[in-house]
Amino acid sequence: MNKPKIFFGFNLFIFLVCLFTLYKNYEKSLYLLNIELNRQEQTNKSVEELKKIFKKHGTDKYFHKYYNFYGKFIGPIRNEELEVLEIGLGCGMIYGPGKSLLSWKEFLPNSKISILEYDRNCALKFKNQTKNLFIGSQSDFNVLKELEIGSPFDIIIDDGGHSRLQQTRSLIGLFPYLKKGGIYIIEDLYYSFTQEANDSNRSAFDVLTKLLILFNNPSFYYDPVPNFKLNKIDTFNFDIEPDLKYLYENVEFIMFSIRSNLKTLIKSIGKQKYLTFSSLSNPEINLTASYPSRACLYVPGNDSKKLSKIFATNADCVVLDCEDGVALNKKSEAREKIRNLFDTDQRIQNNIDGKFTVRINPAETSLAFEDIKTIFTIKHEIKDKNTTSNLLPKCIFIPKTNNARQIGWLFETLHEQTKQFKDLDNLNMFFYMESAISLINLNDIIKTALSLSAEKYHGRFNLEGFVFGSDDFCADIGASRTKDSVELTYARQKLVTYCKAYKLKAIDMVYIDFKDLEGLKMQCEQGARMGFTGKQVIHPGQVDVCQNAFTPSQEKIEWATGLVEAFEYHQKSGAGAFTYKGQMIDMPSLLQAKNILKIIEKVKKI
Ligand SMILES: CC(=O)SCCNC(=O)CCNC(=O)[C@H](O)C(C)(C)COP(=O)(O)OP(=O)(O)OC[C@H]1O[C@@H](n2cnc3c(N)ncnc32)[C@H](O)[C@@H]1OP(=O)(O)O
Ligand SMILES: CC(=O)C(=O)O
Repeated sequence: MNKPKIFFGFNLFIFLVCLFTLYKNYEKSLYLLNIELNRQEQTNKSVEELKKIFKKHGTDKYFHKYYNFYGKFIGPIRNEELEVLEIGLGCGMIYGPGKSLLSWKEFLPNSKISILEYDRNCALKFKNQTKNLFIGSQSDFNVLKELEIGSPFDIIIDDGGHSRLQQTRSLIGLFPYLKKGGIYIIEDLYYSFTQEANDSNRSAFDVLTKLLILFNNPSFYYDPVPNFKLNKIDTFNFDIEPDLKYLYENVEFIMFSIRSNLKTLIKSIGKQKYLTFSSLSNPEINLTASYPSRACLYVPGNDSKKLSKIFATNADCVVLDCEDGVALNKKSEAREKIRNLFDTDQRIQNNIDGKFTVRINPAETSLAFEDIKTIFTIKHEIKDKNTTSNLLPKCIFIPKTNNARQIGWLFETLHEQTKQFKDLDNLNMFFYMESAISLINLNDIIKTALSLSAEKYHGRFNLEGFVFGSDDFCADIGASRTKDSVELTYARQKLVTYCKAYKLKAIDMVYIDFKDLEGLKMQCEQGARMGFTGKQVIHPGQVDVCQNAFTPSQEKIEWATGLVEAFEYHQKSGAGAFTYKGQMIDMPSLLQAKNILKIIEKVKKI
């Protein structure tokens, strides 16, 4: 035999085997890729469909954006014959009962839905629409035992009273009735952190966290919130309590869906429960809104010429004004013109998030009522087009907020005017601090807004920040304005401190001498150093100066980037404090550096 020929033949054989294996692997990868793409397509389809269904029936699951979660996890099995149990018909809800039941019947056409509801009279109205109707308290173990008749369930959804006791007892009492491989969902876990939910010293959130820790396996943890991580789990060490043992042995996967609206959640926690939370989480959860507010340019709503300029400005935020920039006899003209812009201008419709906002008149006045009624209205006839528009501003500025009562009025009025308008699921708000009493009541105003929004209006209204109405404030306290604004130092510092404590934006005062750009620059830089997020401006010529001052400089960005890297390096080597560019650095410096990088990231996106 000729040796080179054998050698060549052998090599050819190996080559062909490799080629074949490669081809097979390629085929397999393509096959897997196809499955993945199909799955993703299915999930996206389910999410979209469920979104429409939730919206159509008007359940608050729509406002909480739970379609993302349900669509992903239940979407793939939606046509199967499932046994579903939901706790709570929504009997006390503003939107009326039965909305989620109707949604499930539509989204899960082959499933059987059972309900556990506390309110007998309300529950009985839905008897014919459920497979099993259980009446009683979700925190009563005797009642929970009765549910064995309907079990095992493929899916159990706790959308009941949301208190700590209710969520924990239902979880412990009903989990045994869940089919192997079934899904147990607790909605609105954030409610555990509110004052009213404090009817037990342990929350479902604590139970789930404890389980996660016991599993000691990060793969049990799915978290949709960026930067939100459990701290080192293996430092915890405790025994399993008897009632958690069943859960521990049977839970396969835990997903925290605490994020109905994370901003609302964290803000509603305020200081009360934050410790519990921060012991579990990374301290820098990103809470600031996803767009910057460096320059907020006022444009009088009745002034057509100025209104025609709003698309040319690069200001982060345009405030279409109905208040002080508009004369009393022009108020209705301003409202109509603003409404008309939202009805007709494609550019406003394409750029709706955060940029084009409206300042109404002060809460509890008939002017404000008319502003809301006209501008935040459900349907508007579009003249000459025989059609209607449903577009609403996504952000509202409310001046002269002096006390918590006004906030109640504002939310109620907005809610009443827009309640059938399902698109309004997250209206951002800026309040104004412009009087001595407003400064004194700041904490109360913020807490009222956060808790009303979270608990009564299900995150529909989102307090985004405060604006300092310096001219009105000066008039109120009898101060005279000076160039360096020394008379306003206390008010500015207090406002910034309160805003930052609640992770809100703080917008600094106006510089009315609009031709003096040097003076403006100085005041902007002063505000930025104090911690303000941005500033009000009245003239397009002020925008660039202002936005530059509130954009971190290249030098600052380099400092922050280097600091974050150095911090990570020193953390790994076990050093808490270290020296960076001649300064002592520890956690607060790191957070400042990260703030700078976050602003830059947001500015780059616009
Ligand atoms: C304390 C508070 O409450 S502040 C909020 C309430 N105040 C306001 O809303 C005032 C807003 N600002 C304004 O109305 C104006 O800037 C004024 C009255 C101060 C000055 O206006 P003008 O005298 O027209 O200024 P000027 O001639 O420099 O304007 C230059 C151009 O910019 C336009 N312009 C001026 N201000 C604005 C504005 N805020 N928005 C859009 N365009 C504007 C003008 O229409 C003008 O356009 P043109 O060149 O096509 O003629
Ligand atoms: C902005 C405002 O209203 C003020 O400075 O008083």
